[in-house]
This record gives sequence, structure tokens and C-alpha cells, in this order.
Amino acid sequence: MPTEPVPRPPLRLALVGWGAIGRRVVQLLAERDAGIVLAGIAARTRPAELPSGVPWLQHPDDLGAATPDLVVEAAGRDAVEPWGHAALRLARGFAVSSTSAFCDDGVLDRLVATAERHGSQILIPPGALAGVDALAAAAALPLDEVRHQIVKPPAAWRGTPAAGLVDLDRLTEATVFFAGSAREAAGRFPANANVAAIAALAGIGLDRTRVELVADPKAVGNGHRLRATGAFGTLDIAIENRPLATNPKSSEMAALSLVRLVENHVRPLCR
Ligand SMILES: NC(=O)C1=CN([C@@H]2O[C@H](COP(=O)(O)OP(=O)(O)OC[C@H]3O[C@@H](n4cnc5c(N)ncnc54)[C@H](OP(=O)(O)O)[C@@H]3O)[C@@H](O)[C@H]2O)C=CC1
Ligand SMILES: O=C([O-])CC(=O)C(=O)O
Repeated sequence: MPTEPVPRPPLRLALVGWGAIGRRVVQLLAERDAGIVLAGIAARTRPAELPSGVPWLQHPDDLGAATPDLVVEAAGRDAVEPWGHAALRLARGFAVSSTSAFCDDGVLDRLVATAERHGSQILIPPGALAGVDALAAAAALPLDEVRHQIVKPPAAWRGTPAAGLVDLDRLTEATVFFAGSAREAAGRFPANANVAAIAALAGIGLDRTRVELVADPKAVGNGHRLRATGAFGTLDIAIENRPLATNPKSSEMAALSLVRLVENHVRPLCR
């Protein structure tokens, strides 16, 4: 006998960060009618325009009144720990975009302890990177090496320590200006290399993952190439991302990846 479908309550989503990624995520979720209620949006200064009826969250404790099911951070590394502890106390999950915060092992350990205490989960979306699912699965067997190359146009590296390492205005060809560990890459370039920490956490860790940062005057998008070898075989994946219009350092894919994560919380088919 057919039974009535069980109604699926909308997911209450709180966003930490109302910049390029946060706004794009909200826009895409609204266009896709995804069954999401915006429970609140956090930024340090009161945003001029928020979607109607959505409260501004000034302090992590404000999450208590917002009663979110899921909290998504797309703000900056300083936001991760304070908002993370509150989110993991009050919601089922806390998704992190500013994964460079995890270059400090203490931050991740403390957040994991809070998640364990409250039965919640820290979620690390693939962000702008492709192939993280395969890399994380491969890590169940020994991995020999993981290499991650990030290639962006010079404009995307402005306002970062890259400007002191290479003359960004006069480059004529692709130039590697940094080679080192994922910990150092994400730690020194937190606006551009959060993905290095994502690759590291999926694979062989922040110190063994090798990263190259490249400024390329011919690049039109933000490129990521991930290569790994190990007992599973070999992986070599490249992605060329369109930058977000309002922040050329960040890729459209970082927003799309969050949309996928949010929708997987409400759909009968998780994909
Ligand atoms: N995982 C990934 O693949 C990727 C991660 N990122 C990271 O995601 C984050 C967001 O990127 P993007 O949207 O492009 O950045 P933007 O600079 O466009 O926006 C950041 C927003 O966060 C707010 N904010 C910053 N710090 C805090 C804080 N401590 N508490 C509350 N709000 C804060 C800012 O507003 P205000 O200053 O008013 O507080 C602003 O609204 C960045 O850390 C970026 O490096 C980016 C691309 C890819
Ligand atoms: O969006 C990207 O291409 C990657 C990025 O900025 C980051 O990891 O911080």
C-alpha cells in the first residue's frame, strides 16, 4: 500500500561571512529553491543589505537564538575557531572554507574535542579543488607522495606576500614563487591557498604534502593540479576555475562546492 511521503523540514542554515563566497552561495541556493531557511548571517560589521528577515549575527553566542542545523564558514581564518566552537555546540555540523586555520594543529584538535563532546561534525568541503574525494579514499592505503600546484593570474596574488617575492606587474611568463609544505603555503597565503590544507587533510598531512604556488600572466582562471601516488595507483587531476566576480582570489567552485554540501543535507539522494 502506498504511504504518504514523510515531509522533510527545511534546513536552517547559518552563514559566517557575507563576502564573495557567502553571497554567491545564498544567490545559488535561492535560484535553486533548495529547501533552505537562512537562520542568520555573521559578519564583523553590520552588512548594508541582508536578505529580508535574516538576522545579523554579531557574536558566536547569537547562534543560540538562530537555532541552525548547519553552520557554514566563508569568512577568514580568524573566524574559524570562535564560530566553530559555538556551531559545534549548537548545530549538527560546521563546514569550514578558511581551512588555513588548521595550519595550527591546536585549532583543529580543540574543534574536534568540541565536536566529540556534542556529537556534531566538522565538515571540510572540497572547496575550489577537484579530486579530494579520491585522494581521501586512497589514503586508506599508504600514500607515497601528494603534490599540489596552484596557478593564478598575478592580480589574484596582489596584497599577499607573493608581492614581495616576485614583481607581479612585470611578469611575462608563469613563475613559481613558492615551493614548500602545505602547512607553510596555507599559513603564509591564507587568502589563496586554503585548498592546500584541504589536500593535506585528505591525504598525507600538512607537512608531507608538497605545494607550488605560481603566478601566470597568461592564466585566466584559478588552476589547481593535484598529483598523488600510493598503493591505490596514481592520481593526476587538474581544474581551471572561473574566479568570483567580486573576489578574484576565490573561485566560483568554492561557492558551488558549498551549495552541494548544503543540498546534500536536504536531498533524499546524496551525490
Ligand atoms: N576552501 C576553499 O576552497 C576556499 C576558501 N576560501 C576562503 O574562504 C573565505 C571567504 O572567502 P571570500 O568570500 O572570497 O572572502 P571575502 O573577503 O569576499 O569575504 C569575507 C567575509 O567574511 C567576513 N569576515 C571576515 N572575518 C570575519 C570574522 N572574523 N568574523 C565574521 N565575519 C568575518 C567579512 O566581512 P567583515 O570584514 O565585515 O567581517 C566578509 O563579509 C576566505 O578565508 C578565503 O580565503 C576562498 C576560496 C576557496
Ligand atoms: O579559490 C581558489 O582557487 C582557492 C583559494 O582561493 C583558496 O584555497 O584559498
